[in-house]
Amino acid sequence: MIKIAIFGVGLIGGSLALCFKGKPEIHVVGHSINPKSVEKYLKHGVVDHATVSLEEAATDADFIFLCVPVGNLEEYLIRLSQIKLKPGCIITDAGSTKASITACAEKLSFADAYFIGGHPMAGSEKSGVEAASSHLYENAFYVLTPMENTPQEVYDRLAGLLRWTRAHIIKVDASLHDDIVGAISHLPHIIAVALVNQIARYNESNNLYENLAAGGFRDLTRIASGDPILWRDILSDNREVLLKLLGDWNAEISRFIELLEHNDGAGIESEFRQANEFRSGLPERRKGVLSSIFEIYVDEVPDHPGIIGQITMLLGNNKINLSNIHIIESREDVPGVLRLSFREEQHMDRAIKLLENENYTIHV
Ligand SMILES: NC(=O)C1=CN([C@@H]2O[C@H](COP(=O)(O)OP(=O)(O)OC[C@H]3O[C@@H](n4cnc5c(N)ncnc54)[C@H](O)[C@@H]3O)[C@@H](O)[C@H]2O)C=CC1
Ligand SMILES: O=C(O)C(=O)Cc1ccc(O)cc1
Repeated sequence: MIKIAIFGVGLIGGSLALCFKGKPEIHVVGHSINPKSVEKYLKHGVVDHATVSLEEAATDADFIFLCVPVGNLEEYLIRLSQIKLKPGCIITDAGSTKASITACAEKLSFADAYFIGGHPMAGSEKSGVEAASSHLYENAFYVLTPMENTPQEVYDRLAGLLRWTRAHIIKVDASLHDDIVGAISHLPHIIAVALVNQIARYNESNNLYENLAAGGFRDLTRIASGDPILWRDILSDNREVLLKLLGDWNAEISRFIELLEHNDGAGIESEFRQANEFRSGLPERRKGVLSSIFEIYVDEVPDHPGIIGQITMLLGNNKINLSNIHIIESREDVPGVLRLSFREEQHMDRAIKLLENENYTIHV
């Protein structure tokens, strides 16, 4: 039997647990310091066993996944270095930054155990075990940051186990990881939050901002709803990289200020052309670090009780996962528009076919 211990069974740890649970010869144990969380892990059926005891979870484990906020990773690693682990045990983490935790592990001594940093590059703005899914990592990148002295056999053993996630495992240097992920994930989160807060301030004097900021603005800023503690830890851990990136961001924004000051139409056009060209070259069907949302609009939904139930049941019966549902306008006298959101493009495609068969008019 392979014992996998997961510390912090939230969105990320819970999704890993669901990938492993029920697979041949695998036993999944969840750990939290909070007895209520332990009960919740069991209630949601994501683990085979759960415990508040770190020692009980870690002892005899073949793999230990640390899936707590970045600011708590180091204390767990230190505690694990102080107890007797199973020889050959592999400790890994799921933190969104990799340089500091790898440096910390390099300094500690683990007897016969090993540490390999990890970052599954898929997730969402949601948190908690309630949001966990066994499909979260499918077709996403899963970065591993082994150290120079990590034996190949140890790396292969972890990569082998992670095949259950159906992610693409790639090896990246820890500080290169932080530079790149800082640019493609952490910086966009800062920009989204700053943008939302800027508009919220305007809204204080006129709530028409809020009322008109539907659709595009909402989608562009989805990631501003990420968990504040989680993001406090990520940004503060990667602050050196982010200060450099924000300097570059200031330069980008200053260029736009100049273009507008000089009313430089050709310059603005050129900025849009360049962005368009790079963006069209991005891989389309792979999951990226920022999760995609696929949305359709169902027109002329009559306002009679049960219609939403009928639509969600039709999709549910066909194993189509909805990530969100929103009624845009529904008054007794006017048919409404329903916005359905999906995390998987193929789920959206299948939903369109099914709803069109039922004579609904769909806009993508
Ligand atoms: N949210 C996302 O989309 C992604 C997050 N990550 C990383 O994964 C890790 C976990 O994030 P999520 O699962 O999203 O968060 P979450 O909030 O869903 O889960 C965190 C888990 O850690 C536990 N926890 C919280 N504070 C703790 C503390 N002080 N001591 C011990 N346990 C504590 C919580 O009870 C919960 O089980 C973080 O390090 C994050 O940077 C990595 C990829 C994607
Ligand atoms: O909501 C989204 O799209 C995200 O950005 C999720 C996310 C959060 C943290 C990560 O380290 C990786 C992915």
